[in-house]
Amino acid sequence: MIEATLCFPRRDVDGTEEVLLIEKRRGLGEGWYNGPGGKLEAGETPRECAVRETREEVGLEIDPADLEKAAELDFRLDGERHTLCHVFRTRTFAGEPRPSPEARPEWVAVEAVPYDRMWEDDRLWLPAVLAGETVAGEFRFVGGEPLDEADFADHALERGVSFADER
Ligand SMILES: CNc1ncnc2c1ncn2[C@@H]1O[C@H](COP(=O)(O)OP(=O)(O)OP(=O)(O)O)[C@@H](O)[C@H]1O
Repeated sequence: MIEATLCFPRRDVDGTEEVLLIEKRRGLGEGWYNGPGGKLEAGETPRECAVRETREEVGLEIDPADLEKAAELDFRLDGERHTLCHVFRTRTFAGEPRPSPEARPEWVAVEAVPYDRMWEDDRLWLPAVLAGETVAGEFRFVGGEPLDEADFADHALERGVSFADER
């Protein structure tokens, strides 16, 4: 099983709530919008991974203590656990987003998140994450590798969870 992260930096511009998304330029989910993120490296905690991936992909510096855990997403492919994704959000970061070979960053209004250009499951959990809730979800895909070409089958979502045992 793969362990991965997503990070959603937030800001308020003259009363408009925005979230930093990336257009993924290569690898899993290429061409789709998502948050900065990626796979855990050996010895890394999810929080450390989210900080590193956000720095590598869009150049923002985040103090790990400023990340708020928002979701745990259990992605299953053909009945097997495929990816466990830890989702964080923060309003505290340093720097300006810049593009990298992996990602093109874009601030978008929370009201205008392009769900039709994202993973099919994102519309089920990201609105709650952007509304400040905590969620745990299980999402089942069928049709074999790669995951981003499999079909989304069904899901279960729990809101108001706590992540007290976080590493
Ligand atoms: C199934 N539904 C899904 N919905 C939303 N997000 C999903 C996802 N499944 C994976 N993700 C995220 O996608 C990124 C993969 O990125 P990443 O590990 O960089 O993949 P990639 O193949 O490019 O790997 P390398 O760059 O070689 O490490 C990573 O943030 C991961 O949390």
